[in-house]
Amino acid sequence: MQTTFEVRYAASPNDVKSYDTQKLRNEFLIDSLMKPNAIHFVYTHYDRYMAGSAVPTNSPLKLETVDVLKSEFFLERRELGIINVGEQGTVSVDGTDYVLDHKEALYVGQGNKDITFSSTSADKPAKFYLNSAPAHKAFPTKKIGTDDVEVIELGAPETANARTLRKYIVNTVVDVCQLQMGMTTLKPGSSWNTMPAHTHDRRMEVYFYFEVPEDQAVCHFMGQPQETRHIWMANDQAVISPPWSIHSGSGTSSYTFIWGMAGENLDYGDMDHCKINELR
Ligand SMILES: O=C[C@H](O)[C@@H](O)CC(=O)C(=O)O
Ligand SMILES: [Zn+2]
Repeated sequence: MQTTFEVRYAASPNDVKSYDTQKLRNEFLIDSLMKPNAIHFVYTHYDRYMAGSAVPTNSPLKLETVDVLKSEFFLERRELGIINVGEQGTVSVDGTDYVLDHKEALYVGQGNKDITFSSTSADKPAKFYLNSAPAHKAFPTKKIGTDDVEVIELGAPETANARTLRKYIVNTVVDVCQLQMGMTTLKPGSSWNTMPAHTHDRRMEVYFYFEVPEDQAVCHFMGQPQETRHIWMANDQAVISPPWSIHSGSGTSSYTFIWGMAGENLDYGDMDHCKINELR
């Protein structure tokens, strides 16, 4: 079973103004994740960030290098963040096994060669969401359990944006080169994530929406703050946010998403907030 990938080039905000629905989706929506018995990545030209998934069923899946990296092994010049959104599974890193339960994470440092993914039960597979960024230094591999994360409560029911944000892979929890990952869960009755919206021209970002009920959807907003567009999204889909774009969504029900980003700095709080009444 080969590790597969697709490439997304970067787009200019002036160009994106003229995109219709299908073109917006082709450039920014990722609807190819969480296929059983496969490892698949989208290689973006935004900070060369990769978003992918590994869903092992009957047999383990091996992370192979892909042609676009021109490297001997996947993590030769990269670091990897993994969050399990499925049932229990194991990630083996150069002979050491890390068991990841639902919503547990693993940071894998640059230089590790032999990475395999397996599920404890083929009928109830693990679903590993993967983000990877170029790395210049080898930091130790570290598991981040649900008790290790930094938790912050944001928003309020009155503004329909009450949510719990969990920081998994940030430099106060684990040593990293440039990767940052975490998870935000909407409280029942609240629908807006990341509102007030923000941009951070220093960093790109990818959102992966899950726990979206089958007959519901999330309307994700992107674009420059005064020139926004929307993309309707389903469960287990991701969306690329260019550095010049807001990234904020409203669901027709509550939902959860994983955010992941890389770029210029490791300051989670580096965001330029937008005034809600000035969005266009
Ligand atoms: O740069 C930070 C990211 O956009 C997210 O962490 C924001 C988020 O999850 C939220 O406000 O709900
Ligand atoms: Zn952001």
